[in-house]
Amino acid sequence: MSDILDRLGEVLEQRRHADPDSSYVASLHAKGLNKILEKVGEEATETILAAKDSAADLDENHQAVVAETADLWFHSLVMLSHLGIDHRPVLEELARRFGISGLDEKAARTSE
Ligand SMILES: N=c1c2ncn([C@@H]3O[C@H](COP(=O)(O)OP(=O)(O)OP(=O)(O)O)[C@@H](O)[C@H]3O)c2ncn1[C@@H]1O[C@H](COP(=O)(O)O)[C@@H](O)[C@H]1O
Repeated sequence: MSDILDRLGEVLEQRRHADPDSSYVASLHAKGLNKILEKVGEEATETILAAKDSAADLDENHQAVVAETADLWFHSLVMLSHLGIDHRPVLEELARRFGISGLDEKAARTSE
């Protein structure tokens, strides 16, 4: 499953110069960065609302929050692609942080 990001990354790269009439991703690129950022914001809001429903047991199977998080991640990948940024540095950044306590990292930052 983890290679889906790499496979999706390849498709997104191809879509940067594809026909907007035949590709949703290409249509986002054609509309520009502001439209892509609007979608990221919209999907973030929808994720928050779905998470609230899940927490209130209104969505027992968490289907909506899973689907909305996928929409948010997908549109974030389109944003990176539009800026010419590969998704792999993001994965590398998460790998670099792996095992470093957020509390320790914050304490090191504030003592600088
Ligand atoms: N993973 C996704 C994916 N997730 C969500 N979406 C689309 O994202 C859109 C967002 O949903 P909304 O309800 O907000 O959309 P909407 O109301 O139609 O959009 P707006 O009019 O508000 O812009 C929907 O059209 C979804 O189909 C995706 N579209 C594409 N992909 C992947 O990207 C690949 C390339 O897609 P195309 O560029 O369309 O070929 C696909 O093969 C998939 O792997």
